[in-house]
Amino acid sequence: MIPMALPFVDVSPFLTKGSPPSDAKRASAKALFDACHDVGFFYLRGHGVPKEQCDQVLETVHRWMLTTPDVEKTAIARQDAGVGSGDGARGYQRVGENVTLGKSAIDLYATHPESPASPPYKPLHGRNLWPNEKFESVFTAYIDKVLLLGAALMRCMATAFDLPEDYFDSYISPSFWVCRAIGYPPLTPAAMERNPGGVSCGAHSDYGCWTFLLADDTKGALKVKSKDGDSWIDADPIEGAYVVNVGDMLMQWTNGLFKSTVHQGTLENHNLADEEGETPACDAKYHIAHDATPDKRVSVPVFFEPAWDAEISPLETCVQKTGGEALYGSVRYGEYLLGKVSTNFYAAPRSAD
Ligand SMILES: O=C(O)CCC(=O)C(=O)O
Ligand SMILES: [Fe+2]
Repeated sequence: MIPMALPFVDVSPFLTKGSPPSDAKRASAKALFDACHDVGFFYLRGHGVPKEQCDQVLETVHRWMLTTPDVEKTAIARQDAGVGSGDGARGYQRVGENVTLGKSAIDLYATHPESPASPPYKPLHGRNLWPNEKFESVFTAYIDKVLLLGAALMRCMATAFDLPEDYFDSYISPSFWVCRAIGYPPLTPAAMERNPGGVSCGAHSDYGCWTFLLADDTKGALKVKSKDGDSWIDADPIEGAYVVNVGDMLMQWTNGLFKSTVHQGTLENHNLADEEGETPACDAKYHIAHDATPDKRVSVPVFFEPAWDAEISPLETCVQKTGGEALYGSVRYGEYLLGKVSTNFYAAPRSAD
């Protein structure tokens, strides 16, 4: 079968809040609907985030992953909620520590509206564990830009459903975003042996709304399952575009009209055809590192999500378009996220070595 390519969506007509309706907006909204309905993944163009800023983010992660001594990494390690500054989610995880096995990452989250000024913290109620001030300022400025972009995409989505452009404002203000600074080490035969479970859990869907993926220019690292389930589509990076995908929460919100699509990291000599079948029960963020280059690959997904307190139930217009029956109940986003995060980690951190 000829491999398909991901579609494109140009969000530029929606970047300026309050701008009047236009043919360009309608065209973008239609492209978004088709991409989310048919594939669940697309290249997002016209996003307005400067290339220099994206490069700086990737370079910051790359340098930190490669050059930081272990002791400094351990100083910002994720800890269970109530232990030290831990909230069970934020912080650095080494290769092998969480169910993702094949990567190391710093996990960052929006500040919970009821986060206390100091520990102990309840799950997800803590403060981000930043490696240093420079890292914090680079990431904070970048995430702020992606949040504006996420809001623009929600306006585009509202238009796609003939809703007022500001329809989603109260649901996403403020977004309880997640950001992950990922370093994929080369997958050596020794690493394969250490993490045999990794291969079978490679495929996953994201649990939230929109994922904005920024990645370095490594090719062949991310594959997206096609709608018929028979083939995998390359999601290689394209300069000037984000790879964006629909998560499970957005699929619920649209009563299944938008598809949350399975994707995975690829592995040399790993036959993707063997992966056919059920999506693994764990929908944690799992990736297998590729060993195409001796260097690490870095990627930085920002997960744009509803507000912690937002009540999400299938949109009435989507219910009407899908046979009149709501396929999902109502969930409070924060509760939903707590359930997801609690399954993302082993009870106690495991050593990678
Ligand atoms: O690093 C990548 O290419 C994809 C990241 C991803 O799928 C995730 O973190 O959910
Ligand atoms: Fe993902």
